Amino acid sequence: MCTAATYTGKDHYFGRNLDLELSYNESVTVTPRKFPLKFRQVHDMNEHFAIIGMATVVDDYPLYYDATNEKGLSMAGLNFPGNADYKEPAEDVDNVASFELIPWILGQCETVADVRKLLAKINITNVEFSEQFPPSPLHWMISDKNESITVEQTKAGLNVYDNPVGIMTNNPEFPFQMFTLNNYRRVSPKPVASTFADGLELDEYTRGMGSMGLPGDLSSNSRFVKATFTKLNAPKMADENTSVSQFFHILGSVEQQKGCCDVGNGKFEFTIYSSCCNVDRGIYYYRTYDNSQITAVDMHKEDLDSAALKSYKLIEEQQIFAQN
Ligand SMILES: C[C@H](CCC(=O)NCCS(=O)(=O)O)[C@H]1CC[C@H]2[C@@H]3[C@H](O)C[C@@H]4C[C@H](O)CC[C@]4(C)[C@H]3C[C@H](O)[C@]12C
Repeated sequence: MCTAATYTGKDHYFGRNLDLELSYNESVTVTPRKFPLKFRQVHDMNEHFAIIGMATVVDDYPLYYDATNEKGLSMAGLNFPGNADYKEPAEDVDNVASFELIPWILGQCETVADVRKLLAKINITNVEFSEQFPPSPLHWMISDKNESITVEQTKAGLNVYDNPVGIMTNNPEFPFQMFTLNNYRRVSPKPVASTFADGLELDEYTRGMGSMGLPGDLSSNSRFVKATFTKLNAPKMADENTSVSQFFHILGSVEQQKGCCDVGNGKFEFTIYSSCCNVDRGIYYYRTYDNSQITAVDMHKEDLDSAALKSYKLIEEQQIFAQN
């Protein structure tokens, strides 16, 4: 399971939790403008926008999980098993393989409006990166500083949904996720008056009773509801550190602790990393399951006109500051 989010504080932020039982040796990877991006069926890009994000680099190709380009456009791929339907390459469309979608879009679009135009002629194909890396069943959240969309290719075709809440998780399809928010319309961050029954006195014996009924389990719809509530009620922080901190707390509201989601063979799904990219400044912050310290990689400290990928291995060991 995974959760992606946007947030506006001092600047604009985009990030995700990656929840899984195994890692694919991911690293924070910068793709500079002149790194030749090769595509299987659409045209190659020898020059494009620079990109920073989390990727598995295989044979010098960045297989991005989530990323932001130098214009602040961001994108994350999340699991969509049983629903994602990639097609055979077809005539008269842009045939983009699922693993190519992030570089194809972030390489050339500045805004969600640009993305909508590009998506109108895209067919997401079932072409595999390699035998070892077959297509993963994904859907995507794509955001600029003003709006987000959810992109899902199912048996019915390619669907592009407005995402007014800037949150995405996994199954089921996005319209259903949005519909279920109706079930929580009484939930509030404020104290609520009792409406249980006339004439029965009920005590407000604790703070937080307005949010009673919010789900706390790890299923994708419950995470969608909880993360949406947390994000939409988050105050707008005034500086960078408190904004980044608030962003990680939004993701923290749906993080997965080892032990709570048993996937068999003694393995558990857990939050491998959480990311928060300041999309205005191209700074990619992350935390890992064992390292609660926030680490940052700034794309603008790299030579963005170079032609070589630059990857930073994740710092995964806990950093404890001994105060005495
Ligand atoms: C599994 C990951 C998503 C996490 C998630 O949503 N888990 C939910 C589990 S569940 O449904 O709720 O059960 C996805 C996100 C990005 C994916 C990776 C990226 O797409 C990059 C490459 C793409 C290759 O085709 C496959 C390997 C891969 C390296 C992918 C492996 C895996 O599918 C990743 C890591």
